[in-house]
Amino acid sequence: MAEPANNTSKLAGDRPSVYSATPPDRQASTKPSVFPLPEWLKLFLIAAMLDILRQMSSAILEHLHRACWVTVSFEDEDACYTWIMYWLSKHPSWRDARFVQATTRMYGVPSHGVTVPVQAERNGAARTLSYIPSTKARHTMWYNGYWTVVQRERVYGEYDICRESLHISFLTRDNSVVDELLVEAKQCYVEAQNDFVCIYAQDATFTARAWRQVTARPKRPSKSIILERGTMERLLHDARDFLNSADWYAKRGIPFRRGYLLHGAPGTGKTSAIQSLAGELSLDIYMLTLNRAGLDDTTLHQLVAELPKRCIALIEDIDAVFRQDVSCRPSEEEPREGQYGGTGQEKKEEAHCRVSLSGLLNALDGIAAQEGRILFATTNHYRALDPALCRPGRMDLHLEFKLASKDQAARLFYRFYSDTRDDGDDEALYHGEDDLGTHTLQGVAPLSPPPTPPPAEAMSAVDDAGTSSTRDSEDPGTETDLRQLAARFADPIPEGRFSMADLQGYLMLYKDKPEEGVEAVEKWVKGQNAATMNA
Ligand SMILES: Nc1ncnc2c1ncn2[C@@H]1O[C@H](COP(=O)(O)OP(=O)(O)OP(=O)(O)O)[C@@H](O)[C@H]1O
Repeated sequence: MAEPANNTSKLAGDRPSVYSATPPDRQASTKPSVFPLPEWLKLFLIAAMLDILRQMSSAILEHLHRACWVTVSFEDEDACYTWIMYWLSKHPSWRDARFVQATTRMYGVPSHGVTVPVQAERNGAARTLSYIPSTKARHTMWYNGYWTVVQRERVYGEYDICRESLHISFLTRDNSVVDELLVEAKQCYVEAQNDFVCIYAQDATFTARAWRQVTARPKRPSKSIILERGTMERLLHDARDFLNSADWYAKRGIPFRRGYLLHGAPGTGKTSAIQSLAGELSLDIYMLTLNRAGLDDTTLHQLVAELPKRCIALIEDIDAVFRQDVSCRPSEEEPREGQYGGTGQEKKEEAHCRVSLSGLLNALDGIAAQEGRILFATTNHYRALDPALCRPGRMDLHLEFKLASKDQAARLFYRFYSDTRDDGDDEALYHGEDDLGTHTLQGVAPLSPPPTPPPAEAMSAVDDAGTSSTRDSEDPGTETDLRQLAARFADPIPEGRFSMADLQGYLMLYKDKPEEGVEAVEKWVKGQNAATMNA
């Protein structure tokens, strides 16, 4: 079989191989090309044409996509990203999804997302899990009758900082679906947050100048903040009145601004009062940390500009940044280092602070200049503050939070134990707690009678509204017991010696044993006094 082939090649002899490959009948019709193209160029042209076709087809597809789909994108720096993620975590479509991400993140709402069924069965799971779209796959679902594609992306930028974005596309030409989604997601989020105060902090990254929600705390009733009588009410009334007075300010040409400076020893309730007030007024708290690395005058200004219209801007320990250099006014009354904080870490941060006093003053005016924003600042070093910082217009109301009086100690005790019974009706308790005797009290834990009658001085601390309510109470015996114990607890506590946090810390040692707490308080006071003498 191999022979003929050899013969053929021999017959071809020394003729050029190009002719030997072409049958003789077709040789006549073959014409030489006018512009002979080298093979590589042909390949190149084919590749170029294919690429153009590819680009054209993707442009057409893109055009068709734009024509048929409505897409909305969300960046994780923005508040609405949180609304959407929370809303998505609640969406029933995750129950059937086959490619999801499980997360313990709560997107600022410490309530349940789509609870993982197994977790629901096992009581006592430490953290709530929920399902959200995975970054590794597109998720499809139906939303209000529209076919919807959800895609979550993660992008690493400068300094390896990870940013997330979310794209949601609806198969429709009607972009009102985006409005529907936003309204629904925000409503869902706001409803979930009804019982919480959201706390935002400046973004921890060096480059970002945005706010990020860091937590949400349960609203705290104002009655639970035990201050000198009338202080909390005054604060609440003033802030509420301010928020409702925009027209009044505008008519008189007075800048619509209000700043509050809360000062006093640590643990006297400054931060708690602000959180409670935020809950009562349904405002979010935006915390400015002046000595955070990377914050300078420009970024501070930008952060302030990013604040929403109605909110509380909070600067805690406003003295901390300027105590050492720019504005510190030395004062003999200033407490010893260590007594009111001032840790090594704090000093280290102060050294790196790049916010100047004038930068801060400008920022404060910026906060106040925006409608409806309330500024709160707290300090443990009132006298160390620069007068420019505290002048009216920047800080309109200065409130001192004092160390605990006997009255406060007794009210704290009463409140601490009046809530021990798990019968739930907090509202009723809070109304009743008002004056330790003015109202009917409910939910009081049954206590046995005190071994000794209460000293008159301490009783007057809790009983200044008279005992008529005791007679009206449904359970007068129990209420009287608790009030008497509260009075006995307050008796050995010196006026203005301990903070409320100190007293709360003591009561925590006797969480379920109020009587033991009362018995041991005198010894505890003596121990604290001795420790101070030795220090
Ligand atoms: N007046 C108060 N009434 C009820 N609880 C209080 C009061 N003061 C302090 N506490 C309790 O003590 C703890 C610390 O209070 P808080 O952080 O509000 O004090 P602070 O004055 O802001 O302290 P610091 O100046 O150190 O920030 C909280 O758990 C709070 O419940």
